[in-house]
Amino acid sequence: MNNEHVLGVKGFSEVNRELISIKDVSLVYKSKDSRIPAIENINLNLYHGEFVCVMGPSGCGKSTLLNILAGFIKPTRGSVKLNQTEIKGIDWHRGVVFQNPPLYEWFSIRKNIAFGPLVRKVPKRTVNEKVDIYLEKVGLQAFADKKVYELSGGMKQRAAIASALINNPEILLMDEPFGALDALTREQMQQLIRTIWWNSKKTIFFITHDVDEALLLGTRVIVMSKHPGKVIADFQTDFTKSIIEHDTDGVRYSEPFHQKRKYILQLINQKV
Ligand SMILES: Nc1ncnc2c1ncn2[C@@H]1O[C@H](COP(=O)(O)OP(=O)(O)OP(=O)(O)O)[C@@H](O)[C@H]1O
Repeated sequence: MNNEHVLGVKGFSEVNRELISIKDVSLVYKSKDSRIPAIENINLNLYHGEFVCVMGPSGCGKSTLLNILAGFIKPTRGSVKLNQTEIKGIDWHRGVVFQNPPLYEWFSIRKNIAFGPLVRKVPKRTVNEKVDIYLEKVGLQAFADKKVYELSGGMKQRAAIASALINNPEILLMDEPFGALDALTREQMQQLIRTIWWNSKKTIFFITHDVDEALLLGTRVIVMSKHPGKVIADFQTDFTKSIIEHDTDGVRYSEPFHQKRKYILQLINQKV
């Protein structure tokens, strides 16, 4: 594995504080007549405040790894811990955002965002205050009372991000969240998630098929091999911080960006 550095995010007060530890994790999907090894021997530590982008060829096991972190499925072998405690199932410590947000179409955005905390019996007044805060964070104040079916794809994704963040999760797990959006909306959503990440210092685990997206957002990029997925590269990158600091994404036209882009594509296409 090409492992340039796995040291957490510089410039954060919580540098190198481990959040998630993935140790010797493999998963085999088993049925009566088949056995599909999806991921093999994954070892990773994820640190507080990192924006981790995960790439790899289709079917290499990216979603499988995310589903294990979410607690939707259990690994066949190995252990996954959050703050040193084994992940045993779904809970509010991990917020998940999918490509197709699982929102209640006939509820208003406000009701959708409030749903999780209300189920957890957070007092109604606190929930209402929080919903307003998160509506503002994702730029949906003016649409709070619209029904989900009245929204565009980008707006739905904004609502899904707010629904995940309102539970104050330790980590946001995002599975190709912007994959179905048009190019312009996608760019706006990238800006939004970068700003949210920067302001909240949340840890984000983000699957994407788009090399530019990985480099423009991530502080760390992990590349997986073709099925069964193993980690074949893991490196830090600071283009996203440069974009925040200079308030322009001009860095995407730089030589270092071009080089990293080429390198990742070669890895995914198995030419390195
Ligand atoms: N529930 C399941 N039962 C059986 N096999 C599965 C199941 N889910 C995924 N697989 C298989 O496991 C492998 C990894 O799938 P996974 O969806 O994790 O890959 P991925 O990298 O996220 O793919 P993509 O980039 O196309 O979304 C694939 O071969 C897939 O067919």
